Amino acid sequence: MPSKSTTEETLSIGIQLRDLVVEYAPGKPVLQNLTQDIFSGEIVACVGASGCGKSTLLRAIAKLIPLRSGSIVLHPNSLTRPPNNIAYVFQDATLLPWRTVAENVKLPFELGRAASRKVKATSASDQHMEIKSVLETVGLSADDAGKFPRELSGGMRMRVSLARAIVTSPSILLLDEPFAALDDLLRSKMNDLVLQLQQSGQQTVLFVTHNIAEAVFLSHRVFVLGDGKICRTLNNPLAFPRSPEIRSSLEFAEFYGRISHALAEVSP
Ligand SMILES: Nc1ncnc2c1ncn2[C@@H]1O[C@H](COP(=O)(O)OP(=O)(O)OP(=O)(O)O)[C@@H](O)[C@H]1O
Repeated sequence: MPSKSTTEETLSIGIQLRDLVVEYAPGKPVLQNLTQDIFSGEIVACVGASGCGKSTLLRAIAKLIPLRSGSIVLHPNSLTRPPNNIAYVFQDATLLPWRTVAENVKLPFELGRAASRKVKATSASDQHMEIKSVLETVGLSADDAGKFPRELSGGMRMRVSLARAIVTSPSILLLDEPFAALDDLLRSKMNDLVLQLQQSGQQTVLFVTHNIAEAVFLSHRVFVLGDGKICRTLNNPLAFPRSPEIRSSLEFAEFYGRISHALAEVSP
């Protein structure tokens, strides 16, 4: 589980989902009475058949679509964290083509997310330092900061997208298959990066993936979606910190098999 010394009773909740119903067309719910707690600092992988509602769940948490009924409460038992401190990374990098890398990463400050929990970057020069530091974190150079998206590779664009998401130190990070278009090597580098970020920032991370190995490597728990609900929650037995070598361990293969089995059971 997320923190080193806590037991389940003392874990605080990062995202509280209660009886969620979401529908795009009246009477045809995509999510049906979905109830779940996600703990602060937890990394949860969300898997399920195509079209089962994984992205819809993330969009609902990010308030990009309305709920038909039910409730979503962030940090319900915390007095200190801002309630709307969420970042969302889409499958495509979604960068603004007319802005440089640094200007893209600056966007959350301009949109007012600078009030988030850890960012003290109020002045322009502080923001500049935050942007420089976050670009370094995702492995981009000072030279890259002045480039336009068209001058970057696909992997570099995803790094910028991730940098933009984390620049204001969100307490909740939603990742919707962000690495699906990357080759295996880059994907595994990005996975390492997400782990590093989460371990240093203790964000609550909910990510959608079709890649079972990614779910095993990154998660504390795996949610298997089907029928508009979370049909199975699987606790990941792999200890943290995780090194790339863990991918060839027996434990890894066993958990991979359990997820595959659960997916086969709930998929139509
Ligand atoms: N904007 C929309 N308008 C109408 N229907 C939608 C919309 N977005 C998604 N849907 C429908 O809602 C259902 C769930 O879609 P969603 O994108 O959440 O699935 P998913 O599990 O993320 O799929 P995938 O793994 O293929 O990305 C699908 O039947 C889809 O067609």
